[in-house]
Amino acid sequence: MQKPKTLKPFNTSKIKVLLLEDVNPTAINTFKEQGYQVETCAKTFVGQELIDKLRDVHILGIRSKTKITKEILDEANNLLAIGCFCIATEQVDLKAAGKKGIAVYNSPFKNSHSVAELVIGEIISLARQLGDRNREMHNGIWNKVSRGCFEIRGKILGIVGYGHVGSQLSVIAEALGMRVYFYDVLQLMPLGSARQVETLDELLAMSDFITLHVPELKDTRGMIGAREISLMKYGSFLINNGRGSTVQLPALVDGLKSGHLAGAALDVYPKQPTSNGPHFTDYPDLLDCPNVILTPHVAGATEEAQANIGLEVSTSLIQFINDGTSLGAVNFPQVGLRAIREDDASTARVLHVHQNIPGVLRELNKIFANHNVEKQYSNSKDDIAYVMIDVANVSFTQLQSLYDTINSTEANIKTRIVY
Ligand SMILES: NC(=O)c1ccc[n+]([C@@H]2O[C@H](COP(=O)([O-])OP(=O)(O)OC[C@H]3O[C@@H](n4cnc5c(N)ncnc54)[C@H](O)[C@@H]3O)[C@@H](O)[C@H]2O)c1
Ligand SMILES: O=C(O)[C@H](O)COP(=O)(O)O
Repeated sequence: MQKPKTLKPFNTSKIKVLLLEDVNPTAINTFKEQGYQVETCAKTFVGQELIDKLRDVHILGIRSKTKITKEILDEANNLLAIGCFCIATEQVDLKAAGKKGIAVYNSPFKNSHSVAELVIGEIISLARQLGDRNREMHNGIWNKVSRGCFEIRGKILGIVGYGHVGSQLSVIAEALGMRVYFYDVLQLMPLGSARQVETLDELLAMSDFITLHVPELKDTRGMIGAREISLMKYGSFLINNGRGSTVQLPALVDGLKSGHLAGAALDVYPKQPTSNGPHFTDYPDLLDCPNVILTPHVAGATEEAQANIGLEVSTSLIQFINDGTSLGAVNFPQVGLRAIREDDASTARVLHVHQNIPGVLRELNKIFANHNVEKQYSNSKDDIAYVMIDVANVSFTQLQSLYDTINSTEANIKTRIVY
């Protein structure tokens, strides 16, 4: 069987990758194996500093902290793709990226199991007041109590958002003897003996533990406030490992201080520091609430999750850069063509992102009229369209002419050639 040809970029020098926020070494190694030049940094950047960092960069790798706005993208003229080495993509202006021909990738579920395991740890820790006992012991205080401490067996776990994390958690919680109910805006198949309820209010009123696994959306911002907390069972617990904006923290503090809630575990906050260090100073009221476990956005931060995410996202980015394949990109028309074979030495692939307006393919077909187009695939998403064209028996000079002509078309957003 013929092997696929390793394609090289026609109009791009060495591919430069910038990885922020401590992206896992699996990604660094995968990029280096391709001969890409990789720069890494554990922290993130904002504003002008980020713009300066991005000047020559072709691939940017971030996690959930780095905000990529339209203003940043407008200055990043060499950027071809962004990898979110996490689930979240809301930190990137996806529409603005698409309009500049920049494909954005993420890892939709490689850290879901890590989050689910942490929630189980938190449920048991809250039920047994482990955070408080641990803090007391570190302060030399022996406080042996059983009042207010419970087994989780037979208790009701209410999951808000039954997606990748929520459904995974459902299975593990049932195996530990919990009874699982969930609320989701979609009608979803319950796993095991879990049951879906019709309203959030119903779930809040029946559950011993409420755990939040919804993304940041207009409808989920501030979703849990004073009203919702008052609907929760007296002595129940609230857990949030989703997004910080979902819970109104002053209302949570009131619920905890009044004793209505028996405890809470939070991994995410409305405002989060951009680097490690003594920066968690925005929520002093939370610190002296009883039975509260606070973690610094680490629910998905395990060796396994980060290694798998590193591999998955870097592989998608490399496919996009080397072959043009956009399958899996979250903001881009999905396009993929079978590989050019090793013996098709003089075949090149034209990758053309353009405005989604009438007449573009007609114009392109005119440009390619005297060439042997082997295969062609076009797709569109909202305002942008992406066409991949394999052209056979094409010389270097002809490639230059094709590149210049396509680049000067009115609808052109970004054109690359690999050969
Ligand atoms: N703390 C962490 O480290 C960490 C790690 C992973 C994921 N997360 C966050 O957890 C959240 C969930 O992740 P996931 O992978 O399960 O996402 P997902 O997209 O697979 O599932 C989310 C679910 O929420 C549902 N939903 C959306 N709006 C809703 C609403 N208003 N009410 C009820 N349900 C609603 C969706 O229908 C979907 O089923 C995401 O925001 C993600 O970013 C945090
Ligand atoms: O979106 C995610 O996957 C989680 O919030 C984890 O984000 P992080 O990789 O920035 O910790």
